[in-house]
Amino acid sequence: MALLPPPTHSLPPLTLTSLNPTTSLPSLSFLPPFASISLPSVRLPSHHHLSNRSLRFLPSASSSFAAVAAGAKPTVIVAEKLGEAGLALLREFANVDCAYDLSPEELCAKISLCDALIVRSGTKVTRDVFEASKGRLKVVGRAGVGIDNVDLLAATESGCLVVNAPTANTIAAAEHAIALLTAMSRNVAAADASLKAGKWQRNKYIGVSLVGKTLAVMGFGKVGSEVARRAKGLGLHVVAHDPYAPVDRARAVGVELLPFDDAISTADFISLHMPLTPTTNKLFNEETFAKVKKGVRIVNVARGGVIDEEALVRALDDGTVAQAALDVFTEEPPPRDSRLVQHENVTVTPHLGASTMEAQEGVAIEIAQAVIGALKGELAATAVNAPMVPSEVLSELSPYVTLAEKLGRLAVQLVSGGSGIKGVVKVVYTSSRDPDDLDTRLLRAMVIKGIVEPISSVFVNIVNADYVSKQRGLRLSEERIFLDGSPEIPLHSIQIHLANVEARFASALSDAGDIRVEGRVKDGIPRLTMVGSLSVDVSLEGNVILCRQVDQPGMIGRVGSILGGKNVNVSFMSVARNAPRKQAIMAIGVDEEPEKETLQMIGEIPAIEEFVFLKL
Ligand SMILES: NC(=O)c1ccc[n+]([C@@H]2O[C@H](COP(=O)([O-])OP(=O)(O)OC[C@H]3O[C@@H](n4cnc5c(N)ncnc54)[C@H](O)[C@@H]3O)[C@@H](O)[C@H]2O)c1
Ligand SMILES: O=C(O)[C@H](O)COP(=O)(O)O
Repeated sequence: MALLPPPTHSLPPLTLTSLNPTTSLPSLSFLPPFASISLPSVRLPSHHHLSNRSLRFLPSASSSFAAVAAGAKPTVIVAEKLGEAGLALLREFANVDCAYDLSPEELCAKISLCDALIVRSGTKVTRDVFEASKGRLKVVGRAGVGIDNVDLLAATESGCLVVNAPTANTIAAAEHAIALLTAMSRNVAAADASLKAGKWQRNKYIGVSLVGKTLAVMGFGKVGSEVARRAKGLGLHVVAHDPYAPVDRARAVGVELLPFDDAISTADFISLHMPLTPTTNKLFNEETFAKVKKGVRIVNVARGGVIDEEALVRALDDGTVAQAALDVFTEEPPPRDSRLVQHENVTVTPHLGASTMEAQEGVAIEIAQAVIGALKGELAATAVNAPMVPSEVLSELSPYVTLAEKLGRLAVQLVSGGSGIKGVVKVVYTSSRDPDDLDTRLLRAMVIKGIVEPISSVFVNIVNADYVSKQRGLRLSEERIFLDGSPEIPLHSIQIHLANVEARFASALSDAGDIRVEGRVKDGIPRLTMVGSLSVDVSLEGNVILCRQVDQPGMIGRVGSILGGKNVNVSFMSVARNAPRKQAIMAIGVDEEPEKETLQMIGEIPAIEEFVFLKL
């Protein structure tokens, strides 16, 4: 797939009022086909047609879209230095603009011409950037772990996927923490500077030994656990604090997980390895330093903001903290006159944790693959602001994903013009699976997509679905009904109920007065199986005409010949009735969209009480 540089189409806003039997939805070709998801591990029956529309997850919440044209390449802006191997991968797929050291204003000026942006920790991807992109930016790739420099809320609101490269620099960061730990405890940096200044100060730079001392690893994730492993090799006794770390992982490394206060009060050395979040912001402050063992030594290779730097300076001044070794700072680069950086008991490096040749090549490849995958429409395994759906789950859910969107599209088109969706949208899943084995986030997102897209200019994807539904005041509830049966099949049916709405096809109302549609997947094909309280069996492909009629001979022939006469190909017909010669619902699948007068001719058949044309 490829993207044309400038946005070309604006989807005309469509209100519910325009949804009447003679006004069709805007042509789907108006919507950018971005990319169809590529499902390497998905095996579907050969007759199953994956709908491009259903599987497009790529973001753009704007009404203007960059259209995709065969042959054109997407544009990726790389705002910070990235390893060559990653750049080479990107260049095979996209136009790559390496624009380092841009000011915030310059970045905002360029961003509306880019489909993806790749940054490291030095670029702030703010709300202004997303707003300036005007919906064109679909992916932000963070070539590293920490995403505290990306405004995730703004990204999500604009339907922009954020991916990171969480694994390739783990070892580099852990090695740097160990380097700082040992360099600090033996005064390597200060002694080096002193000798280069012509001094020979052997007594001044007497260090402390590590062996037998206690190290508290704060944050026992990827980097923290690698630091722990290495520190044990140096003869340190290692404890850790991490409210979310699995006990098994700590046990496997031979580390005891302790409550926060216990960890910091028993440690001779503290090494920080947690992310910067609202909870960890200035976690190490005046109050915390009051609880540490006097003369503790602190290493920070995580994020500067985790420490209240002014409180640390005071703790260093009064000897509460004997030494600190810091790779990261609240403000980067820190001010030249920073008391912390200049403190004689502080060893500093300019955010070098991830800066090894090996890590940078690895990170560049990891992020290039993630960004390319995301631009192709794949659900990224390292998505930060979208649910990560494992490929095996995606594989088995893909026909249900199509079903969920089509049911949503169908349900909203059954709402009478102008009344809108005021009440709750209830999605009912019938399944024989344990709820823990059925991840419905993707299905919910597709129901929202189906409900919102036909009546708005918003492009919905898995990133922004929940946000969009909240914005539009949709109250979506999910219910699961357990059905005795084989858990091999993930779902038996999906029902959508729209409450407090008027129907433009009265037969779509259930006994409870909700618009109700139900669908199932049969042989890999999504089918409509219930409208209101009447069973039907209609393949959810192409377009559908639903008619309520008095059951009598010849109806199928009459409708069929009207359509045939107008060269509209009928793909199927299904009739459901509650009793012979009473009321029946006829569902007719048509490949083409019938003209207004063709639909009128059907509506004028005397036995037809009501009918509706639905575009799927
Ligand atoms: N200096 C560098 O160049 C460099 C390089 C890589 C990573 N980092 C930083 O190191 C940190 C860790 O990276 P990682 O890859 O190990 O991430 P990770 O997600 O694997 O691990 C972070 C751990 O912190 C834990 N955590 C969250 N809140 C916590 C809290 N309040 N108290 C204690 N633990 C908490 C999490 O449960 C998780 O286990 C991040 O801040 C990352 O940005 C810095
Ligand atoms: O979070 C990270 O991955 C590190 O802090 C590395 O940041 P960098 O990519 O700016 O070196």
